Amino acid sequence: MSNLIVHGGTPLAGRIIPSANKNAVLPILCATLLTAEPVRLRGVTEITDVKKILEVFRNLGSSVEIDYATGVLDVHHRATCFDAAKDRLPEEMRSSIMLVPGLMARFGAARIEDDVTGCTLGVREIDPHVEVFQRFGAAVERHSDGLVLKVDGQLQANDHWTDYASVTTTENFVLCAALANGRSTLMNAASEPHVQEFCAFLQMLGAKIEGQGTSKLTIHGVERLGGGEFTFAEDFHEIVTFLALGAITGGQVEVRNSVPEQFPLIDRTFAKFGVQIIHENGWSRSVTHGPLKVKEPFTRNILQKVEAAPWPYLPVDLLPIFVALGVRAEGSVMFWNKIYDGAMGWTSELSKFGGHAFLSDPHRMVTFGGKPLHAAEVESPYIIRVAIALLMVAASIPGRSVIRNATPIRRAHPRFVENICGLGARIEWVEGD
Ligand SMILES: CC(=O)N[C@H]1[C@@H](OP(=O)(O)OP(=O)(O)OC[C@H]2O[C@@H](n3ccc(=O)[nH]c3=O)[C@H](O)[C@@H]2O)O[C@H](CO)[C@@H](O)[C@@H]1O
Ligand SMILES: C=C(OP(=O)(O)O)C(=O)O
Repeated sequence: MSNLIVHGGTPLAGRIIPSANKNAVLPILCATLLTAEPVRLRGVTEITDVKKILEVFRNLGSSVEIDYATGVLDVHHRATCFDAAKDRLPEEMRSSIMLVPGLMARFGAARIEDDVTGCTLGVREIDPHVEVFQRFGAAVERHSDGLVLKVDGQLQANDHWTDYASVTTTENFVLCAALANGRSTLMNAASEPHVQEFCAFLQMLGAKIEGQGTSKLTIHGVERLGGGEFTFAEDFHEIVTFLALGAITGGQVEVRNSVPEQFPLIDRTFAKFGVQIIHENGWSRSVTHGPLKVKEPFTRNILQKVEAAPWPYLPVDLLPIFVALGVRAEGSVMFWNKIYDGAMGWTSELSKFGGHAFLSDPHRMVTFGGKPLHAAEVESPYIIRVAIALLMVAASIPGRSVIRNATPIRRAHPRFVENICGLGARIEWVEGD
């Protein structure tokens, strides 16, 4: 287990170039399995989830050349082989499930390992995925260590309407449809920026996709996909995180941001905590005017609230970042996680800092911010942005704090601690148990 030692209380200041979004990089890596032509990706991040997928590719015989210093990856699935009885896919990461379509399309067989839940955010169903694979013609067998999927011949185009707008289920549908034998449509499709980026990559390979960014996707299957080059966009999770770190420490952080059009709701959410976000000339910065203070609603007798749900709502993975601001800002805020039923149970860790947060039910938490806080030793659940939120609170408090089990940060954010130290923070990794 890796822990973080944080010597907090220093206002962070400086400029940051964000890296690529893990949730764009991983499905795109999985999508490369659909083509036997060479693919070059620029901006690939050195994170543990990427390393796990590349390891699978190497084990299957694909050619993989990665230079993390430049972020250039050359991948070529030419001599790739897969045996569902012998080969295993990565666990403890959700994206493992997006290797299925490429394997089914090429080898007629794939696996879903027992643990593809990723962060421990609550129930993370696999049924919507299995249903998609079945609609494309897969037969599903339960084995003692996971599911084995088999298809006979080409994937069967179909029309589908999912229960809810799921990011990875949408991506799996598109991956299957890209090489299916006709036109497929998906209603209730997810439209997150990373889903759109993923569709743009597949189009670059020659996939015929219409409607990206909306709730209806139409995909015309093609016989084969080609190769090509693709450069990843900046990760909105990183942009928000560094802006929030500037705000919570009372500093001045500027983050490169070429997609400010994705930010209006995010900016309004920051404003609820008294933080102004300014986008100018390709950069964004957070501005605070004295201590953080929650903006009072005009409606009588309600709490200020932040609601997270599938895009275009506030992205759910950003919720912990705003909870950290809620613990710091004077006033009360209700946080409503409309997606996960197990993502908010870390109020006890906030209370170790002296913070006051109350779990109202599995989906809602109320923060009573502005209380005096003190340095503490806390433990993160296996949730990337909760580890970061605890680090944010610690960075805002003078003294030495410890974030135990901060390892999940390495799943998504390359050089994260180095980047914050570059802004003046005193933080270091230590190995512990
Ligand atoms: C690798 C990847 O891209 N992971 C992201 C992806 O996971 P992932 O694609 O697994 O998330 P889903 O969108 O499928 O949602 C996860 C779970 O939330 C529940 N659910 C979701 C939506 C809804 O309207 N109703 C509902 O009940 C379901 O139990 C579902 O299993 O999207 C999540 C939601 O943005 C993010 O937190 C994850 O970081
Ligand atoms: C929850 C996340 O990832 P995963 O779905 O892989 O657990 C995340 O990126 O915040």
